[in-house]
This record gives sequence, structure tokens and C-alpha cells, in this order.
Amino acid sequence: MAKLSAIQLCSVPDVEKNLSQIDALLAGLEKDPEHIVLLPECCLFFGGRDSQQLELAQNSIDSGQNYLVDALAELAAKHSVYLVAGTIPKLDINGEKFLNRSYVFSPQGQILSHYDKIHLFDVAVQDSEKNYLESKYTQAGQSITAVNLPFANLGLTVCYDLRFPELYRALTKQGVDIITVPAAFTQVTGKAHWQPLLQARAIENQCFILAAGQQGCHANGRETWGHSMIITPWGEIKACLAEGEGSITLDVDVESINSIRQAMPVNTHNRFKTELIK
Ligand SMILES: O=C(O)CNC(=O)[C@H](CS)NC(=O)CCC(=O)C(=O)O
Repeated sequence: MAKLSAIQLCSVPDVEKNLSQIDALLAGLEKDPEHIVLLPECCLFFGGRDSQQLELAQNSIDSGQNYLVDALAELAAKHSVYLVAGTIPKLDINGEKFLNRSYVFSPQGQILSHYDKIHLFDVAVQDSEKNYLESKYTQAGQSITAVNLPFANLGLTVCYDLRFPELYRALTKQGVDIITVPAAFTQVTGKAHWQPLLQARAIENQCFILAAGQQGCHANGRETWGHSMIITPWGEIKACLAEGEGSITLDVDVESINSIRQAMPVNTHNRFKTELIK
């Protein structure tokens, strides 16, 4: 049995405060050698001005060391969990934009893998923000990431990616059992679409979905939807935290995927082929 947890946060534009909140919530989780814990998108800095994330990416590197990455690695090791650290900003090679990057750390604090959000949220929403333009400071990722853990294969996605089923299909073709969705969904779009999209991705790919959201009213007035969830390959929502900060946990039998896929082999029945456009 593997253990999955999602931590829901109302992150602030203050790295140290977010780190201590994450530390406190990790301390409250059950101990398990096969424990995967997911943090939301922008877990270490959220709710500031858009340009501040770029500044953070620029200022977080010192003689090759990235203190954001080091601090998260330390937390993974301290609490001895596989930590999927939602996203943090990672400066792109040209230094003008950042990648919205998810890191996977081992319980020993080693970086196992990372994924850069592919689909950027350049969208008009009927809320106080009105026009989101993520691509202004963010560089889109160019490749998909599946991570083989000793007891499960993980697929990584971020937030707005959730609306692009081809990404999830591509991960499924790589043999993933669990797909992570760190997010900062808006209140408006979250209320309308978050749950059905997550369930659809679980059902059509016959895999576990582990989704962790930002929730609440942030320092810049942005409101996020929360509703962190853990969903089975049959589409059942087994755990959900609607509002507030906290965590949800579910013990899962990764092998249970096999009987679902054998009985209904949608992946081999599929007559369509798609690939990532570069
Ligand atoms: O920019 C930041 O500070 C952090 N990043 C986010 O909040 C991102 C990009 S603006 N949010 C989403 O992708 C929301 C997606 C969404 O809400 C939907 O698909 O409906």
C-alpha cells in the first residue's frame, strides 16, 4: 500500500512563512516509507505582484545553490517523504523568464526529477483579476515527465495543464499510476470545472489523481478554489478538503489499477494518436 497526501495552502508572498507552514503540516502527517506528499502550485511564494516571482527566481540562486530547492529538499528529508513540491519559480537559461517548476524529492532529500508547466494560463476570467497573462514572466515547459518510484510511477502536471487531456494520455502511455496536479485554480473557474476535470482525467486514464490547491484570499486580492482531492482510477473522490489550510491522506493499492485496465482496456482500444507540439 502506498500513502498519498495533498497539502492545501493559502500561501503568502513570504518564503520563510510558507516554509514554516509546510513544515508544520508535514509534521502532522502519518509516517510511511511509501508516502507521496503533494504541495500546491507556487507553494513558496504566492499572492504578490507577478514580477516578484521572477525576482525570486533571480535572487534564489547563489554560487550555483538554489535556496528554495535546498529548503524543500531539507523538508523532504526531515519528514522522510517523497515530496512533490507543487511549483517554485526556476530561472530560465536566458534569465528573462522563469519556469513554473515541480520538483520531486526522495525521503533522503535527493532531487529525483522535475517538470516545467507546459500550458500557460493566458485567460480572461470573470473575477477581480479579469485577465491572467502567465506567459508574461513564465517560459513554457517543452517535455513531459514520468518518474519511476520503487512502488509507483508518477506523472507530473500543473494547474491549467488539467484542461489538456492529451498530456495525461501521453503520461499514461509512459506507464504512470498516479498523476499529480498542484494548482492555484481561480474561484470562478474552480467552482465550475475543477472537480469534473479531475474526475475525467482519473477515469479516462484509469489512474490515481492527487491534486493539491491553493485556497483562500491572497495578499494581492486573488481568490483561489482549494478543494484538494484524491481520486481513484474509477473516478471516486475518496478525500477532499474544500477550504482552509490542512491535509488529506489516502492509502492506495496501486495494483488495483490492473484489474480496472484489464476489464476496460481503453488505452489499447484508443484509435487516436497525439504528440506534443514543439
Ligand atoms: O501566477 C501565479 O502567481 C501562479 N500561477 C497561477 O496561479 C496559475 C497561472 S496564472 N494559475 C492557473 O494556471 C489557474 C488555472 C485555472 O484556474 C483554470 O484552468 O481555470
